Amino acid sequence: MTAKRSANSWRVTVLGGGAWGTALALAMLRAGHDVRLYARDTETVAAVARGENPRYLPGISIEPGIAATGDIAAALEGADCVLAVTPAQSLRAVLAHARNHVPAGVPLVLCAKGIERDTGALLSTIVEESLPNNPVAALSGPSFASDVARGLPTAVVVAARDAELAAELAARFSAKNLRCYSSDDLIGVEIGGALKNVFAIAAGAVTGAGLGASAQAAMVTRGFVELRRIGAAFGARPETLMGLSGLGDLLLTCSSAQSRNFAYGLALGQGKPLAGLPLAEGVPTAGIAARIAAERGIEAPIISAVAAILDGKVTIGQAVTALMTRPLKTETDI
Ligand SMILES: NC(=O)C1=CN([C@@H]2O[C@H](COP(=O)(O)OP(=O)(O)OC[C@H]3O[C@@H](n4cnc5c(N)ncnc54)[C@H](O)[C@@H]3O)[C@@H](O)[C@H]2O)C=CC1
Ligand SMILES: O=C(CO)COP(=O)(O)O
Repeated sequence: MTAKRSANSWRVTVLGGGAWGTALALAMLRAGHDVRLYARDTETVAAVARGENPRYLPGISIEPGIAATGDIAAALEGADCVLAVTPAQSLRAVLAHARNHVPAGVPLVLCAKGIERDTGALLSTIVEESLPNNPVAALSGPSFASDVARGLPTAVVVAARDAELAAELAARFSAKNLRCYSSDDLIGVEIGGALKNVFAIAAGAVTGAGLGASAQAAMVTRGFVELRRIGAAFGARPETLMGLSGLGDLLLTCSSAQSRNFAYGLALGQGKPLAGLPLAEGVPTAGIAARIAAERGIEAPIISAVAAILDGKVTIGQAVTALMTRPLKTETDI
């Protein structure tokens, strides 16, 4: 399945050897690029070299051709483009580690989905603070790592403030079964990807608590209103939020237990233990998104409810009662 390298081939460095980093490394290989994968743990480096990543992508074989390394300088040497694919809350630390090795001027593409818990910073702000000489882009949309790694058909959006850069990245990343749209609404694409995780937790909790399919649809619809309100406050364009990184990813992760955020909510709703569950980016994002909404006077009752439930301040039952007894309003008030 690996595409032949051409004169258009880039050296692409992927930072992060988890599920999404490994899947994107495969996608970049299939798009014809020379791929280096930086993973901090030697176990992952050795596993990728063997053609697998059993911890993060069990049962999926990794085609040969990805150069995995734990050496950040070697990973970044000569890179034409860098994909940042560690969890959102680790981004600042990863960029601090990488900063002196990232070639000036090459695009840094954010592939994580979240908002920094301690500061409320969007991830693009962290890149701009950490790597002021590198243009920032974001890749987002409905795309489970295992689907992309298996080469199943997937569509995502690649955004940068510079429309030409976004279009170039989308063209270079696209391959037979990875269709990349481009956008110049960087903030819109980031907000959609970050907030959908909070609603995926809520959707899992609704299912886990047995509240029914009607409640599920109501929650996703009204959640999307909150996503659009917060997006508007950050300057996101409404049509971006209607696209792959907003509505598209909301649909995917609110309807499938393959989503780790949904699975986290499911366990929450079923009263099962949460410790040891895989990464659920919506957990830190819920708290900070609720704080941002409160500080900016944005109505976001579902996000606030998820944050309060995760903090143990209310039960799911209490949160549902509070949501159902809010003052009535016209639906078009967004
Ligand atoms: N898994 C998926 O289907 C998708 C994930 N994403 C996003 O990609 C981001 C990463 O997710 P996954 O790869 O799935 O998570 P994961 O839990 O599978 O892997 C995370 C990786 O980051 C590494 N890491 C964490 N902190 C680090 C640090 N300080 N320095 C170096 N490496 C560090 C871990 O060792 C691990 O290899 C998240 O923001 C997630 O929302 C986006 C789309 C799809
Ligand atoms: O963002 C994703 C798919 O687009 C992955 O979702 P989870 O992190 O909830 O698994």
